[in-house]
Amino acid sequence: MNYYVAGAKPCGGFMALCTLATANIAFDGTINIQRNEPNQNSIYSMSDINNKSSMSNLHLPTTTTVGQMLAPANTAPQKLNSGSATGNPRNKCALKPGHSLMDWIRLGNSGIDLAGTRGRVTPINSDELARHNTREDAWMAIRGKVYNVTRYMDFHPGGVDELMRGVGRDATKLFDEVHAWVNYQQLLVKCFIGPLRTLSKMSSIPEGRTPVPTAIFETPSSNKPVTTNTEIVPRFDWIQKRQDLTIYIYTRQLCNPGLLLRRKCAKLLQLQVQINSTQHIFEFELHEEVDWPPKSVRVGSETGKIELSVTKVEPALWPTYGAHTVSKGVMGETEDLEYEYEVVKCTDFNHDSFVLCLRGIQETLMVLPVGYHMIVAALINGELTRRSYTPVPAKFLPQPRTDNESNSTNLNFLIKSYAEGTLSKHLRQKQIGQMLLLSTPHGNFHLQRLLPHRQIALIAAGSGLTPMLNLVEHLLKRNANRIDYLRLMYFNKTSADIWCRGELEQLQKTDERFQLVNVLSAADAEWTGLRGRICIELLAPLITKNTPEYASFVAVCGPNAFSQAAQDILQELKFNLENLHIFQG
Ligand code: HEM
Repeated sequence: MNYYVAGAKPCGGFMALCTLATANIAFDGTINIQRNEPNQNSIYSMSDINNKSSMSNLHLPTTTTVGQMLAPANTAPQKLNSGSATGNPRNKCALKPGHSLMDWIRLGNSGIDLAGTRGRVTPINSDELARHNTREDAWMAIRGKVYNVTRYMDFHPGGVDELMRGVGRDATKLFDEVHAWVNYQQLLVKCFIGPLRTLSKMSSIPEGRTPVPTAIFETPSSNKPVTTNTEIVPRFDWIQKRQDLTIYIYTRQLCNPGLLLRRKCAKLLQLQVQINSTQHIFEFELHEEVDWPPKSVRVGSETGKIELSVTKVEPALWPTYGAHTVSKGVMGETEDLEYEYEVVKCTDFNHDSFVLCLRGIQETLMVLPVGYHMIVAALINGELTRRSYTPVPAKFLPQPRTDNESNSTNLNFLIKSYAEGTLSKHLRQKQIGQMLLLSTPHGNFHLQRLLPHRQIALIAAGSGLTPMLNLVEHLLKRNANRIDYLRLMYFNKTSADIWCRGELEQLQKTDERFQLVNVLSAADAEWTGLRGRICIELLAPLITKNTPEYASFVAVCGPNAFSQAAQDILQELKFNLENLHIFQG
């Protein structure tokens, strides 16, 4: 897969650590960076290119004048912002020659004892940590592990002074505030000294798992939700090739943006970026016309980066992207059922449920934040009937059969037909091409709350599985504070009611961190799994520390009575309800 050099940077350095990249200069003056592993976070940028330190990471030919190569993009108007992956106005530092990421990897592989411990792992208490707080002797704790960062100083893309801010102490919060996605575990693997001893006991470590000190889950500071009071101001950047234009909007890591895109006419694009209940509206008047639908749209719930590529009607390098304005709005409390969607597919999924695939018309498309739902409405007997649904990732659904169905900008819903459900019955009868009304995304789920948690349980009943599927997808991909265990407890009546069983079982086989636990209340004699309804015995393992079943965060979705029962049981088990999210729709 090719990624194109863009006008602002995401997490260039550390992604290069995981996937070696080579850059080829294309005839149209852009740089294609070919990677051996596709990753949506791994697009390099003009600011990377203009930054000598990142240049060395990218292995660009040293004779190439990057400024000239990217001349058309550089002639952009003043308001073009080179941005920062951190959403932070500070720039990365130019590193001294011989201090690129590759040089750091080489040093790590050289056999030099970067930790200065001769391979011995020693628990460190905070007094000891505090004594190593100088440029020449610098230790730092992140998520319960102490690292010797002395040798990393000159390799740190943020500079020595920045790194020194975290030295001699637990720098978890500071690190997360700046760049929680940076894979420090890999970067500092040779600098590990030992666990930070804040509590006396360590968790027992199941075979094949990374050791995680119990302190990670017990230290109140790391268990608190990561919240920032500062307002998120999305930044804009762009890059072009002769054939297409790519627009980037940078929000903030884990701020879980949603996107509503409209092409108002061939030269006018509107991007509404939803962050919690605020909408940031970017109106673009492009230099020339572009096609619809867009070539690609990506919304990174973890990176907070939105990337939109549109195809130019007439291939040419433009002197500028055009112009844009930004305004802000607050999402209304009302059900803004203003988006018309047409049915692309409506087929049975199992004995009482179906898949409804919808596509925006009027040149509109929407990407929901993880954990959000939307309202679907239809006119039935002269009355607008509505219900909340959460679209599910296509990978959990049967393979699409036509190009129309496989379009990545479609919204796919899994819907249960209730005998008394007027809307679900009505929706099941929908034919291809018929219209429905959709709202903007709604929800109160904050993805950042999950960041400190590496053992998470999702408890769903019936169609309450749908938001969990998005969470499963997000959490297993999460780079910042990678998940150790993700357990999905899925309650149904019979085995025929279990949604996406094959896909979830497959996921369990391919990712050992994920565990699916089906519980049936009316199972037939052949069922060998768990039986019963939600009860204290079934949830008790979640609060038993030092087991894979333990969860420091729980999300619940199901009928109201189910969610209430889950909450009551967790409360009885003395689970900290601050670490519980109940999806309501
Ligand atoms: C805790 C103290 C630290 C502070 C205050 C800090 C600060 C910064 C700053 C200000 C930047 C520039 C970000 C920007 O462009 O806006 C940066 C970049 C970076 N830092 Fe740190 N840093 C810290 C610790 C670390 C550690 C421990 C590592 C890894 C071992 C690390 C790895 C990186 C990397 C890879 C980048 C480049 C990120 C990118 O390209 O997006 N930093 N840091």
